[in-house]
Amino acid sequence: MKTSLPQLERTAKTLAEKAEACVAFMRSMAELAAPEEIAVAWTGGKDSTVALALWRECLRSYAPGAPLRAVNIDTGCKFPEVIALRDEVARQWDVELVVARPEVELAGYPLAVDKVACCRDLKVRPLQRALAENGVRVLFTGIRADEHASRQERPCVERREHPEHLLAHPVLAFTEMDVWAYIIDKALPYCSLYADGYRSLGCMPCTRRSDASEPERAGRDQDKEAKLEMLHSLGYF
Ligand SMILES: Nc1ncnc2c1ncn2[C@@H]1O[C@H](COP(=O)(O)OS(=O)(=O)O)[C@@H](OP(=O)(O)O)[C@H]1O
Repeated sequence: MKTSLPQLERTAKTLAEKAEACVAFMRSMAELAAPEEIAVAWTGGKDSTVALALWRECLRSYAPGAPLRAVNIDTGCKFPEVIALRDEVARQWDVELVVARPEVELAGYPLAVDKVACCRDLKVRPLQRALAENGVRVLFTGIRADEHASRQERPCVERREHPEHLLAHPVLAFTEMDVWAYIIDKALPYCSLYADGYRSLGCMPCTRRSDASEPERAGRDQDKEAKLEMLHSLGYF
């Protein structure tokens, strides 16, 4: 891979400019790997669905016919509504979907007791295995700078190991409102749970409803929220 990495234009102000900057960034990232080596880390949540839609648009213009690849870590405790949305969109958009599952036996597993150990077993290890087995060299995420303090200074692209790959965040500069505006404008599908009081979706044991007076991620387990930086250093998003 080249040594200098592409940058995301961060001066864009309007939503149209931000979307344009995303596509230009993804297009530059795509010069670093073959289209089959590029995937979106896709939960079926709002942010990564926008990233997937933008990558789809990008592929259509620069590599028509190339597979639209996504990696989903199915921890076994995701909301059924999210899984249903994922499978429906994957079918409609012809997504080449890799579903990574934990190796640990969930029956009897101490779910969400030690947040770091749980995320490591259910998410980090399956992610690393899926990337290695599927030859993913560039992974786009739905990470946004404004969703968590630990993500505010996140670079738009990071060199990661185990296996070696580039983790890139095309919607980093989108706000929560930008994401919804983009979804509505482009008539993108979204999970019904957002209309049922959830603003940020994770695994069921670590997610609750939250209302508009709270921060976006108030419904995520706050013990885990405090450990996001540590999880990132362990190889998570
Ligand atoms: N299970 C799974 N499978 C595939 N990709 C995943 C997964 N978990 C996180 N991600 C990627 O990281 C983005 C941010 O997710 P989160 O903020 O929920 O991460 S975290 O679990 O709280 O650390 C997330 O985007 P959104 O879920 O749309 O926000 C994905 O790009």
